[in-house]
Amino acid sequence: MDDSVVGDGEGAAAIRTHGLTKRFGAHAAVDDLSLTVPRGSVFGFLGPNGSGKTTTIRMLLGLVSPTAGQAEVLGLPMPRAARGVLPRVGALVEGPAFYPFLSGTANLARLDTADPLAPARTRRARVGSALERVGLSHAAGKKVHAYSLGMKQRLGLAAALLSPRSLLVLDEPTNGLDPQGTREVRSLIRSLADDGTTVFISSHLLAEVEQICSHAAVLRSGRLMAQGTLDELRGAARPRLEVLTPDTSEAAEVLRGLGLEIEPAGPGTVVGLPAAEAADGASSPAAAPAAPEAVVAALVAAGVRVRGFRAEATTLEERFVELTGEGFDVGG
Ligand SMILES: Nc1ncnc2c1ncn2[C@@H]1O[C@H](COP(=O)(O)OP(=O)(O)OP(=O)(O)O)[C@@H](O)[C@H]1O
Repeated sequence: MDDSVVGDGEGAAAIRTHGLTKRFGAHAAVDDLSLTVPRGSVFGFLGPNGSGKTTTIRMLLGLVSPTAGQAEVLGLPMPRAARGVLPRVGALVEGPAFYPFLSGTANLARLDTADPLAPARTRRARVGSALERVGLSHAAGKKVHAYSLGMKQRLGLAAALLSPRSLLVLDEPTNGLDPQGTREVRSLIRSLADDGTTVFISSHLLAEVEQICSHAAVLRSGRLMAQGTLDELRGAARPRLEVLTPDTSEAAEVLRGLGLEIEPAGPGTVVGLPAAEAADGASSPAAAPAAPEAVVAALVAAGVRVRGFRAEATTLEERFVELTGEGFDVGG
């Protein structure tokens, strides 16, 4: 196959990985990752610091090679087809490096010059429209050292948008920004997505992913804990049932019989959770848990003395804390 011809397969995912793994010595930074990013989605790649997000992105962009597994970007294998794929992928990976004493326009023109596929004749128009796209036309002639962090980040996005892109890959695009800069960048990402561009965005902020993403995957220590639409992930939130009873072992028996997992709890208390789903989470949710009223009826029918009963739905936030298993940063 000629890799310079991009086989833009109808219905193909924007990104698909299978068993993607990267080891540094004995440590697996990314471990057997199978990810599907649908075209047109705004896909949040969510995980605590050090969970392997940047390493994954670097493999997707052909910047490092995987130890095992495969990655396809826009329907073509990476890194083999990098030459055909990368011109259609805009990336913001490390904080963009600009010349501080050159203007926004001059910086973008320099970057555009470095792109062998970008005709010089149309450079001015390209730079102008990229700046307009990110709302920086008014500051086009200003030197970059006078830009705020948010403006610099938007200039980074403008650089990623100099030529038409099918996919944008953004690594923690709001990291280090103040609230105003964060708002600017998030609203820009939303507007890019409205134009149909697939956006793959890594973040350690649940609130950010909830605000701008249609889909998400949750990574923990290099492993995929769940992926799906935000609604699917919410649907996979597991209600927690708490039974106060002197008959704890009988109650636990009834809950187990209904397919619930028993969680350690204090004396006189039995806590049941619907059984955990497979590691790919929302894409194969477990069977629907029994309704709380059915659980109470079963307890009573079995002769369990119920002194108290509580059913608590877990929020997406609790669900993500549960999946990532650590002090997950949900702010932002
Ligand atoms: N070049 C490298 N050599 C050795 N270990 C590495 C290298 N790059 C990353 N790692 C390790 O791999 C793990 C995942 O790092 P990675 O940067 O991909 O995580 P991340 O989720 O992007 O986190 P952060 O948001 O902090 O960048 C970490 O334990 C990190 O120390």
